[in-house]
Amino acid sequence: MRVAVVGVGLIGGSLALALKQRPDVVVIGCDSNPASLRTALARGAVDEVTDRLEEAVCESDVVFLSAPVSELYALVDRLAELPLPPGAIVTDTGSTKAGIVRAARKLAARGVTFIGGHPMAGSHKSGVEAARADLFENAYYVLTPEEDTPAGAVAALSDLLAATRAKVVTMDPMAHDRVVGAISHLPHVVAAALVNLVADLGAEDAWYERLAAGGFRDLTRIASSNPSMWRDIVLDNRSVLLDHLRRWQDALAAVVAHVEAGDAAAIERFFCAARTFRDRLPERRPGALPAVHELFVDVPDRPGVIGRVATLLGEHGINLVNIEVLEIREDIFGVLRLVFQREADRVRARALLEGAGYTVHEREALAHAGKGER
Ligand SMILES: NC(=O)c1ccc[n+]([C@@H]2O[C@H](COP(=O)([O-])OP(=O)(O)OC[C@H]3O[C@@H](n4cnc5c(N)ncnc54)[C@H](O)[C@@H]3O)[C@@H](O)[C@H]2O)c1
Ligand SMILES: O=C(O)C(=O)C[C@]1(C(=O)O)C=C[C@@H](O)C=C1
Repeated sequence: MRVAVVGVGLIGGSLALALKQRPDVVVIGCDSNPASLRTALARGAVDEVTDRLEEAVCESDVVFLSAPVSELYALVDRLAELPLPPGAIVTDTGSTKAGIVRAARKLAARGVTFIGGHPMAGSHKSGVEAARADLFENAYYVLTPEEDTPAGAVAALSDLLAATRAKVVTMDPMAHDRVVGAISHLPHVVAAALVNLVADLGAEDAWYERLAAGGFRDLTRIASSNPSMWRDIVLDNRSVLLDHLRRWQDALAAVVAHVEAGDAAAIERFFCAARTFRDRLPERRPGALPAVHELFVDVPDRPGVIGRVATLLGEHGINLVNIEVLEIREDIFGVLRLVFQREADRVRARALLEGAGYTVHEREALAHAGKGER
């Protein structure tokens, strides 16, 4: 299989390194910057390089567009004029999805399937020098097919992306932009605004900079991201981001009101709500630890239920690495967290438990766990 990666920077380079682990894939790197291509070759991320788009894509089965968001539109326009192999799949890695998915509809007329893509992992660093084969491991990789996108193409792209060991999921492009606008685009704006505020305060007093410690650094790492990349993202997701920014202003105004009123209970509730949500976020450690293969099972508050679940799995040869009862809330009954050694065990356990009448959840749906009928 021939795969072209157009834009061999942090994301394109990381994809290329992951795909190169498959012996049946030849990766062609294409970049407007010759230095990126030299580094990509030297790092073994690509097999062949070219700075000519037509040369990179004309014989490629799959094309990844991993250039900055503002470049993607022109690249799609150029692809619409080029003779790609019939059945070729074009995807992108841009941080915004609705606009590019709309713009790429023109590719369908050429017999080419476009599937929007966005790996939900990255870094404040740029360039192929910072690329890593395990950058996307355990992260979500969002694909945004449209209603008429052939399911076979989505399956083929998901199969190829298995090399990244990311969790491939599909979403509607506009829903993607709304969610990612809140969890990625808004935080980048907020981090940069906070850093700029502290820089202003510190303009005439070096102590601001000297004392900036853990809290400030934790919150503002992403303010070191590439400014032109974030300019493009903000402009491409402008209307969603404006909605989120207005909500943000309201949220800050509420804090200001609590602080002005000296409302201790409201201030504590504010921190408490944030901690509860933050502590629930799943951890993701690329490369450092194997993925956690876990399931959550609603269990009625009756004696012996933990034993019955463990026995059922044991009788079918499924080993548990860990089992624990989660305290979720007082008003709901118990939830068991089961941890398996292998993904295959987890999948079998899920089918088995559901077959036996248990309600089973993924971590993402944990908020709804334990609310079934007693
Ligand atoms: N950095 C992140 O954390 C992150 C995460 C997920 C997705 N993304 C998205 O992925 C894309 C790439 O981001 P990145 O961080 O890898 O950026 P990067 O700056 O590291 O890499 C971009 C590469 O594209 C090349 N390029 C620019 N215009 C080009 C063109 N017209 N044709 C060919 N090559 C071109 C550049 O020379 C560079 O090598 C962006 O759309 C970004 O929004 C970034
Ligand atoms: O870890 C970081 O530095 C990132 O900013 C990564 C991050 C994010 O906001 O989570 C940034 C942009 C992408 O589109 C996806 C991931």
